[in-house]
Amino acid sequence: MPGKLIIFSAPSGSGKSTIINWLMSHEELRMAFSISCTSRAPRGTERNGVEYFFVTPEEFRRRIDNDEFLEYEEVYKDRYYGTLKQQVEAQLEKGENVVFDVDVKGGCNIKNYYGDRALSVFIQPPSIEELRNRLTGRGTDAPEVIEDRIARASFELTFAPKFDKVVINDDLDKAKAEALKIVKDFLLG
Ligand SMILES: Nc1nc2c(ncn2[C@@H]2O[C@H](COP(=O)(O)OP(=O)(O)O)[C@@H](O)[C@H]2O)c(=O)[nH]1
Ligand SMILES: Nc1ncnc2c1ncn2[C@@H]1O[C@H](COP(=O)(O)OP(=O)(O)O)[C@@H](O)[C@H]1O
Repeated sequence: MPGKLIIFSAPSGSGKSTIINWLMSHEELRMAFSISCTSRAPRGTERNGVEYFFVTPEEFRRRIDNDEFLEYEEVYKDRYYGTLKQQVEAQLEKGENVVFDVDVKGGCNIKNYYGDRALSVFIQPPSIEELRNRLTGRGTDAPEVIEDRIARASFELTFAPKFDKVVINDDLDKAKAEALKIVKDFLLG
């Protein structure tokens, strides 16, 4: 049976990657991560083909012209992110449930495209101030990059009502448990 799609979106620093990585450790749910393509530079321990396919902006634009993306966004200025059609279709055909970490617009586009086969989940931070604390605490981004992300957060928060489910990530353990229940209900019925 072909797999389903689980989409996570949230302002940067909300704890989306932390929650996704934990959910994916539940092997019985047969979840596979949708590896996006991006023109941003790798950070920390990130490796090409694991967190993202890292390409130059020129290569990214060539792929746009080649119609390789299911969706893509210039999330921050000159930093493109996109979902590769071929990648997702191959995973779904294998019967894997594909998990997406995408921005709010990409999340809505994928949900609209796949309809009931997809579940969209918005991870909401307790406040903008807490986002700043988390991004600073994560220690992976320069101060100006953090400011770009904070500047976009208020816009992203307005998208929460468009999602199937909203999980508030204040207490991490509670948020993980809530996300797991939502995903299990969707996948196992
Ligand atoms: N539309 C879209 N957004 C993406 C894609 N991949 C990643 N993003 C989003 O781009 C934003 C920045 O991601 P990233 O640079 O990894 O930063 P992080 O969210 O702080 O870990 C996040 O909102 C991601 O969810 C994609 O394929 N399509
Ligand atoms: N509920 C929480 N309380 C405190 N810190 C958190 C919580 N959830 C995540 N974090 C921390 O916040 C930082 C940002 O989380 P991350 O998962 O990288 O966010 P995102 O993928 O949404 O950008 C990380 O250092 C993470 O350990």
